[in-house]
Amino acid sequence: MKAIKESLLQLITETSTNLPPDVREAIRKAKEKEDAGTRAALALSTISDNIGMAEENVSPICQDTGMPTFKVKVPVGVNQMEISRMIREAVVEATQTGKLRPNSVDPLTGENSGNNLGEGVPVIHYEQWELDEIEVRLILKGGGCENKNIQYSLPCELEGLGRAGRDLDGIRKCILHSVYQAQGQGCSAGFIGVGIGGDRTTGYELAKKQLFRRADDTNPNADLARLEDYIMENANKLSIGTMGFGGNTTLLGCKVGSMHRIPASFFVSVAYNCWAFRRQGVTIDPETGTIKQWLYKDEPRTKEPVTVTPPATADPEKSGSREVVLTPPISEEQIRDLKVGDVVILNGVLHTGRDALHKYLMDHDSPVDLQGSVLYHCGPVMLKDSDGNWQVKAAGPTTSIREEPYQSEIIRKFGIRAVIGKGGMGPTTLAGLKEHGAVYLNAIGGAAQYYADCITDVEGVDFPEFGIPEAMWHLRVKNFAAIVTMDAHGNSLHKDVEQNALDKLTRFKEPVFS
Ligand SMILES: O=C(O)C[C@H](O)C(=O)O
Ligand code: SF4
Repeated sequence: MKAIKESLLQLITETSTNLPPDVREAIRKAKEKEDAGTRAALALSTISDNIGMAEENVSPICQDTGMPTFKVKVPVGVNQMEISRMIREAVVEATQTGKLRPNSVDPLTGENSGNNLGEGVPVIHYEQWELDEIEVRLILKGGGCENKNIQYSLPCELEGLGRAGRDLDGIRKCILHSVYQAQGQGCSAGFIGVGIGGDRTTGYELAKKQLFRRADDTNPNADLARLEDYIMENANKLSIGTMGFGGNTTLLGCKVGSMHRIPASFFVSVAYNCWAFRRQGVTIDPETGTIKQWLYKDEPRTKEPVTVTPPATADPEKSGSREVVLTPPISEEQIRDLKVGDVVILNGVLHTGRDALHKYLMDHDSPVDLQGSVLYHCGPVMLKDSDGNWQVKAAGPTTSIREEPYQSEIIRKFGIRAVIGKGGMGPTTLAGLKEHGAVYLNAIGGAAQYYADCITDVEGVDFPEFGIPEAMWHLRVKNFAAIVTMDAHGNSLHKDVEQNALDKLTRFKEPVFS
């Protein structure tokens, strides 16, 4: 078993940096369905470029490498404690080499362990089987999409859909609702795993287990196969689209499983996974520890050439966009000139800030002057090189809505002119943008290589004690493109897309599976 750690390290690296072929195929098909020049098409091009860059750079597809979750099957007699030790060592090494972001945080002290180890982290599940090989599957599911998981207890009342009863039609309504409530915040277009039955814990486990099915398989249960097909066809009619920009593809895959329940409980649990659907698996020889086979790889394929799409290719006719180049400090006049749909190209310094920083800034000063500045909701993957200089390994946006309780006040207090993030923000921020003269810019969630490539210098860092993702990084960028989705005139693309999706959701109120 000497080689097992090396095999596990390969598994982690491959999972974080190279999307499996079934996922790539689903994204390719989605791209085909969007009209060239629309915002959704532009987002999908950026996503495709990013997938190619991650593979080429052997760097994380998305900066959030999630909660590492291993599912291990072992022959009788194999030492599971030894495998767990090897997994933990491989996780630490993958963190040191920047394949994983340090993501393990003590919920009480807020301290980041720095090496992805912690109480209950990584997650490792074991099962025994009678084959003479070890199977290890790994999923790296990020926080933004994890936050969009949802569990329904039937019967219930659903916004737009009315009563969902304890039957297949009630289940249908819950699944449609789960896609609606996720909007673009889990980096749509997404994949969902659905667990019907069980209890609250096993229901979610079953939902997550569905994510290990290949995106192109067929459910062996005819009723569930029919349900999966129905959801794939109809959830896409909600027009939420890639990143919640509107568009033809909202869902890339739907896999449903069922298990027995107890008479009083009827749960439908939905695990939402972003387009950066990172799961991989291997079988390992228990004698040597070497990899025998990869589970989600097809025949060797030629790498797709990486041709980075210039942000300016959005067709102004179709997307209604202008392209505006801005260099901070930005004036109020420049901001008030921007409209939803404009593409902003930023040059100069951005400051990152997310949950810990927003909370801190509410009642402290900022270590740097933020007048006219751009705040980037981002928790990057950073590594120090041999000269002690910070290198950016991945740097896409994080879900902005978490900062809704703070954002407007922080914009006012510090004179921030633009906030970059993803998924949009709520009514308090929208009012704050109007009142204080600021905009919200949506970057493409998960496109961490694409944005890392725009960063020319790390100018410094404040609050390293918050941990790498939560620290305030000062990053110099060149040609950093993001779309205005909330402007200083009270307009919000997110509000419009959500309202439109709700109107469409109501069309699915009538029973289909009776
Ligand atoms: O933590 C992050 O970097 C991003 C997170 O996965 C998110 O989607 O908000
Ligand atoms: S930022 Fe988006 S792509 Fe990355 S883990 Fe979060 S939800 Fe997934």
